Amino acid sequence: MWNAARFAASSLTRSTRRFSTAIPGPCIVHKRGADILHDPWFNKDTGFPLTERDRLGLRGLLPPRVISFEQQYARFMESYRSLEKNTKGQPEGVVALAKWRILNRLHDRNETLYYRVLIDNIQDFAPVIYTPTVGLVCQNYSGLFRRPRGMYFSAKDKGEMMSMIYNWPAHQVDMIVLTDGSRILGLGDLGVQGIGIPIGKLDMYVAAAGINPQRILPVMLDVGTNNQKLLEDRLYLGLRQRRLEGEEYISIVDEFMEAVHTRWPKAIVQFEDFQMKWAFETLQRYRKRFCTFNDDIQGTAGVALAGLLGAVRAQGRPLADFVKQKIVVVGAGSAGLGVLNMAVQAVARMAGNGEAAAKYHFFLIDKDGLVTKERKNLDPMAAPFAKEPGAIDGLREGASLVEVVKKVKPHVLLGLSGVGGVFSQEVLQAMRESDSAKPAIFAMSNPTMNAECTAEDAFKHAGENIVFGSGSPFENVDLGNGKVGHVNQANNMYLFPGIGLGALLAGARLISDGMLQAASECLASYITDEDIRKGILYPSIHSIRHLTVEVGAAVLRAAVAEELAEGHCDVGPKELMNMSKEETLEYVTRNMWFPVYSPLVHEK
Ligand SMILES: NC(=O)c1ccc[n+]([C@@H]2O[C@H](COP(=O)([O-])OP(=O)(O)OC[C@H]3O[C@@H](n4cnc5c(N)ncnc54)[C@H](O)[C@@H]3O)[C@@H](O)[C@H]2O)c1
Ligand SMILES: O=C(O)C[C@H](O)C(=O)O
Ligand SMILES: [Mg+2]
Repeated sequence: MWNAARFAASSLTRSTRRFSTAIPGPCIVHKRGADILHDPWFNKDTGFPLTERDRLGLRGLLPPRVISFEQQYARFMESYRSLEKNTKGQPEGVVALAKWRILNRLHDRNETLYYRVLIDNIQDFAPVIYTPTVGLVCQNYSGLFRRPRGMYFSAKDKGEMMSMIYNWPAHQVDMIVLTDGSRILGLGDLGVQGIGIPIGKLDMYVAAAGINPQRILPVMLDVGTNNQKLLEDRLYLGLRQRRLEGEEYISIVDEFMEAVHTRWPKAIVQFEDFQMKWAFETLQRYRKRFCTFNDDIQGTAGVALAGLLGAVRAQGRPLADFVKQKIVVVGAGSAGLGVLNMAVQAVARMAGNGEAAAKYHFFLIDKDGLVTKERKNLDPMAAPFAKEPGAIDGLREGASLVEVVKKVKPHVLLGLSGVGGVFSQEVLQAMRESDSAKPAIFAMSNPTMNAECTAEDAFKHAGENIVFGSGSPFENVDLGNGKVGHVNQANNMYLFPGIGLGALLAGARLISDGMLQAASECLASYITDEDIRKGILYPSIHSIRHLTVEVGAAVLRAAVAEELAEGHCDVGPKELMNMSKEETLEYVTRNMWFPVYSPLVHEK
């Protein structure tokens, strides 16, 4: 449960250590002189003290005055704020890309300063380095490309991956985010340009989970693209061929997984933005052999379930009433089905043998309308949620969303369709007749233009008593008379960093359903009743680092309970097992990286 006193203590620690004078531990560097200035892991720009300049052969390579970390920080923020001022009134996309560029330049030059400004200004910067701007960056990647980041494994590298993996300069990698670019947010197949997503996700790992940026690895598996526009674009940087399929495809992913596992057996691999068929297939294939999870299926499910439980509390009902909630899920893809599967597990836990009941209350809609048993070529993953046609309020195969909402009067309408605006005025107005006194509307598709509806339209058409969540950020809505319609960001960023962190510090063999459930429950219980009453279902992004400690500890303890924890560095499984809850939280916090300039020590 959320502990306000601990939060106060941890934010105090954070502010006192903001520019603390305590001397951090040394950092070994194997280079000297200009090579250090050109390495963003070690570079301090004008911040190198004179003694260090002498030791590392930097004297004369920098202007003489030493500028402190605080001054560098202030100078960057000043430039950022003046860019904001100077671009006021320009088109949204232009401003967003200008902001991304200034942050990206700092990322390329000085990672310590970059991650410090990111952590301290996460509310302002997350929408720039992550969703929604990251979508625009991926769409324009070939034009924006200046320097490579991460690794690229292509279909042409078949047979070479085992040696290629050793080209990565870091000795140790803890966290890998991998995509094949086939379903980037709601933007479709962006081929190699999808690399922006692993980069953005790993930035959140550093900012929220304190994963050391020298131990992260964004990876693009380029197996071609079916995006005709990209195939014809002469500046496109990926393989100009159609996507590999079947055996050819899976053998590339197998080879990559083997290579990673050989070099870094304890690295965690997060699958991100794979098209549905491969998302499910790879999850089944690897989840028992490697420490891996699929964020779109499993991370999203945990965040959505926490929101669904919050929606029950917001109605003033006991949590056990979750089993009676009528939920319409729009989108039968990896995310929508992931949510339904986890919701069914939750109902089964709450109501004993509640699985059948849950399926009765859950309605699944895809691009062809309501999914029923009459559906031709019914996807086996969707089959458990297909309705008997006509059995419920006479609803037929392919019934439209508005028809379903009017007849079912759901407590919750949840969109993971990738289609902007499918929650039309008529659909939202139909939610006014919901059987819930406080209906919940989740427009979870990304980026902003793909959201099923805007926050403003949701409150305008569905009424002021709704609770609202969206995958991409929206401003709170002014409802007049001093009332505010609260907007929750229902995004998997609230869970994946803690899932990765907990699994890493446990040294987990694999990531089990129990660990994912612990993560979701931790997020759900983080919010106080007082906040829930105001329609707040998720914490503010300001507290994401604090939340992630809690989620990480919950995941770690679940791994220990299931005997999946093999230990991390010099902390063995027995020690993990003997840690109290408080000690686990302390252990997690202690192992989180925080950006400060460490004294650099040269070693040949
Ligand atoms: N907020 C989050 O944390 C989060 C997490 C994961 C995915 N998402 C978003 O969810 C969306 C879908 O992701 P996915 O991986 O499930 O994609 P997917 O391609 O696997 O599935 C999309 C589904 O939407 C259905 N669909 C398409 N048009 C529709 C329409 N007009 N009406 C109803 N259904 C329609 C398709 O039939 C398909 O079942 C994306 O926009 C993604 O950005 C958000
Ligand atoms: O990337 C995000 O913002 C969430 C999610 O993983 C998505 O694919 O939309
Ligand atoms: Mg994703």
